[in-house]
Amino acid sequence: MAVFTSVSLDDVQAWIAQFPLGDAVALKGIASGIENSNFFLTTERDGQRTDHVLTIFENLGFEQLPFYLQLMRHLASRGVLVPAPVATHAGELCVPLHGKPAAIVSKLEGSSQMAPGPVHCAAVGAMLAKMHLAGQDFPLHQPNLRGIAWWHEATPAVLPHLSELETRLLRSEIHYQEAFHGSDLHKRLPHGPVHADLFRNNVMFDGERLTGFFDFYFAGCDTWLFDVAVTVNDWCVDLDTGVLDEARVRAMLDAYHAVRPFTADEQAGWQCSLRAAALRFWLSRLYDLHRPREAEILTPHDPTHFERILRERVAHPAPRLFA
Ligand SMILES: Nc1ncnc2c1ncn2[C@@H]1O[C@H](COP(=O)(O)OP(=O)(O)O)[C@@H](O)[C@H]1O
Ligand SMILES: N[C@@H](CCOP(=O)(O)O)C(=O)O
Repeated sequence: MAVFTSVSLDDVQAWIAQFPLGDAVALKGIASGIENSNFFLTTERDGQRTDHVLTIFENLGFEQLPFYLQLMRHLASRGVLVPAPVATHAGELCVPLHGKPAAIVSKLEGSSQMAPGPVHCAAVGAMLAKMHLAGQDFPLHQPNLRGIAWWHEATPAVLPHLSELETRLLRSEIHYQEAFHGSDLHKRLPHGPVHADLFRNNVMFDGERLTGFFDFYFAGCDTWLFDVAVTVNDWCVDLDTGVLDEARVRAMLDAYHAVRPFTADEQAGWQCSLRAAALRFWLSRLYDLHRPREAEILTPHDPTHFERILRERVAHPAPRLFA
């Protein structure tokens, strides 16, 4: 990644005065992530140092940010482990920095578990179900901005770069997903605010203790099942083959089901949702690869990983959601 916008400690000194955080004493760019510019920010007030994360939003506008930041605040207030946004003295969660929207959120303890076992998957599944339930009374609405409407926009942009085999897969999957998204079954699936990008690198663990979900900047309203599918497709796969690991899948789905039982409709839409979740990231990775943006450091994610996962989900029946 990526620090797309350079910021110095000097820049932050004056800016931080609008937050009830005291002085900025350290600032360090974070060299991972692909959407925003992120920094670890340490502040000091009354001799006490506190760590935060400062995010400058590169692609999201002021009008979109209340959804994400208020959602994090809503979830945090209901005991879901997510970073809490810090409000300014004026009560704003998002204010300009170098002309772009910026926010400060609490820093989660721990680090990402990039080689998860069933115990980690169970913790993620249970917290995901808790998050879906806690989001039910969230009053703001925003569609999933990387949902089917975006797939229709992105497809013509990437098609000229694809081989014949890839083109055939992309066209046929879009066609299949149009039918699924237009079906009565899809309308009956429980929905609400979803994270929509709950990959291994967006969850913190301290050993086996989950300390939080973060990076809510792809969140939107979609089916809860889509969120589960995104999560399973990342946490429960063999990274070389895209094949699902039965022990991790079972641990995640059983833990989720124990908190928020899946419905029969969700069972019926499960394989379609796993395919949708694979398509979503294949397409966005193709889009990012072929239409790169400027950044100080930028390593695009490999699209072929999700092409492989999509082919796997098309070829093999999905594991049962529940017994
Ligand atoms: N609230 C947080 N607490 C701790 N670390 C964080 C937090 N938010 C972001 N980070 C760190 O910053 C990195 C990049 O953040 P991320 O949100 O994934 O970036 P992007 O939005 O650009 O994809 C993460 O991998 C993590 O190490
Ligand atoms: N998880 C997505 C890309 C989004 O990047 P993130 O660092 O914000 O999670 C992918 O792997 O394609």
